[in-house]
Amino acid sequence: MSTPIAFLKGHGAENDFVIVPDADNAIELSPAAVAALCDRRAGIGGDGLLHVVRSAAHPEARHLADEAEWFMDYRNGDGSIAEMCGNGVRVFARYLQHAGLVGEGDLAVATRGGVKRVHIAKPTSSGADGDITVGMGRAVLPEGEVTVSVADRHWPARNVNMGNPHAVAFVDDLAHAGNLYEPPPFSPQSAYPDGVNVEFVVDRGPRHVAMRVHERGAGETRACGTGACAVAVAAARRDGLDPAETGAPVTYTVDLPGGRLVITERPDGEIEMTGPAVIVAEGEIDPRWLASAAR
Ligand SMILES: N[C@@H](CCC[C@H](N)C(=O)O)C(=O)O
Repeated sequence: MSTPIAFLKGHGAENDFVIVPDADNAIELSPAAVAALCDRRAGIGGDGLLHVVRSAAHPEARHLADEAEWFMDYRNGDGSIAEMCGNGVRVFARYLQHAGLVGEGDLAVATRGGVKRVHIAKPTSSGADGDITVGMGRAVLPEGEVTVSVADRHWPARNVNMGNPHAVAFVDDLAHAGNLYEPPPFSPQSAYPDGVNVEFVVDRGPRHVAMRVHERGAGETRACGTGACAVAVAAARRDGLDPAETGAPVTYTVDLPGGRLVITERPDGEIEMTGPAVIVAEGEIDPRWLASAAR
């Protein structure tokens, strides 16, 4: 392809994404092309990439086209594919609003993790963008624990699946997680054949925690939406709170290096995540650069 490719850059709590609008699914984004675009020095830079495609035009989403017009074809920054990205869905919805494709209020977004219901709030009284809430579905908590290690420290971690896999470890100090450039080792090795996102969590107050994360396929990121949901559920169970048993929703505030997310688990198990989403720039990708960078 020799015509320039439009892109935007956006973030949700500083979990940042290259956004490539491609309604008809005409742009081939190989893993190498995604990694080149997400490269922070030689490319645009991002934790991941949001390929914006009409559901009807994508073989993985065609069956969802009646429910959700748009499909979030999400890729990690290393080019790998993930089932779900919570911050990505909010930024994806903000892009649709920014492009005039949807307005405030409710919409549905197709993802590899199913159709997600999204609510775009009205701007605040000062004119700032309103937060965006995503229905993230239910958490699955498989039996068994893993051990996560950093240097000579070891912690038990809770398995939580939010469509994608998470291991949640409660620690005394977030600095003990180290630099998180590389995936923290875990055992048994067989626990996550496809890799895992690892969250380190400390308490900040009642139903209020702070976390750092190593994301599969991206390294340490400033926020992870599915990770914050996994952390909220693991913290609630640790604190003896299960909305399915009490009939009352449970809300946790989760502070991340890049911002704050608010997570509510309802008695039916459905989890809602609320937080910011910002579009910061738009431009054109030189197709000749992309073709050579992706080689
Ligand atoms: N940043 C995301 C999660 C993206 C996918 C993850 N790295 C994986 O491979 O599962 C979020 O906000 O949820």
